[in-house]
Amino acid sequence: MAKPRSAAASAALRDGLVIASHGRHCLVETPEGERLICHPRGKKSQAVVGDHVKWQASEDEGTIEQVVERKNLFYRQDEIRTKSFAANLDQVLILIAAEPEFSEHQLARALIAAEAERITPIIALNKSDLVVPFERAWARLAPYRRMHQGVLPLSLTASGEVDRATLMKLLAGKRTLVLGPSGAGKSTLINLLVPSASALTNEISYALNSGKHTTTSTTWYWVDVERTTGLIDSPGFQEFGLNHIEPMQLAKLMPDIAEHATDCKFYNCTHLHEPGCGVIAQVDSPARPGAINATRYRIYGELFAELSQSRY
Ligand SMILES: Nc1nc2c(ncn2[C@@H]2O[C@H](COP(=O)(O)OP(=O)(O)OP(=O)(O)O)[C@@H](O)[C@H]2O)c(=O)[nH]1
Ligand SMILES: [Zn+2]
Repeated sequence: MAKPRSAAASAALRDGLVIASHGRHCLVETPEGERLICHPRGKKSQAVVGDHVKWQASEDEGTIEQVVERKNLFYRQDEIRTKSFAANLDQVLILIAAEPEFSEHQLARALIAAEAERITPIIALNKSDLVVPFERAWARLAPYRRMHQGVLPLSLTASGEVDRATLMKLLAGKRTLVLGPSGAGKSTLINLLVPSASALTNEISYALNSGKHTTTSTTWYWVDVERTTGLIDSPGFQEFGLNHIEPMQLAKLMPDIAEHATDCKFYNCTHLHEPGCGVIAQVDSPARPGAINATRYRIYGELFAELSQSRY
């Protein structure tokens, strides 16, 4: 006999993990590893990949009743909209390559966004087999090699097995979002770590789009059968809007600038023109060597101007 609806409703709140989303609906995985499509109950239960949710069965699909409080939410924001990448992350792996040439601006922006949400960034430079362009890129990354955990050199197609072992050590037991510009080798990396990835992506996009094959924006993969290591593939490294960040917050979010931002005469120093500024004193130039790379300082100034402008 069917249970009365209200009793069934209160009894049936179950745990789930959002592993893909499309529009307003998402694919939720149960602790047992089953997957089903869920729809949000209302605006408040709108979930993103990586969210833990409480859901309830309804026919063959489900309804998300609640999004469990997030540890963090990695997102970008421009004048027009906010776009969430994923929630509850441990790390962001930013994959760039010797070729095509990467944009240092985009890299700096992604690092700032990660820092703002207290997510550990890992920078990897792929295609070390392309010797000359790799050397050039490696040199450009000098200030980044001194920050965070440094820069990890990779050659995903030439030394895949070695790289897989190195990456596995960094990723094991963690939830890592992979970001990178087009052509850097993001698909190569995902396929190396999750051999079934493309089949899975097809399956997921098919399920979420009621039979139509379209690209799903963000997708979660388990690297291991025990489901302890999560890898999240997301597009959108280009156009990394930081409108959610206050200009006065910026220095704190750039470790090489932050290190000297406490040595300023004025407590509200913008580090752009003030006398007695500890940051300006450290900017490297041919005339006067310093600890802060000149390009990094220029990026700081440009971002400060951009974020100040979008506010007024
Ligand atoms: N030489 C060299 N080529 C590589 C390496 N890793 C990937 N590639 C090549 O770089 C190209 C781009 O790799 P993908 O994995 O498709 O890059 P992606 O970042 O997913 O690019 P999109 O699909 O455009 O987003 C492919 O032709 C790969 O074979 C590497 O270590 N060395
Ligand atoms: Zn200052």
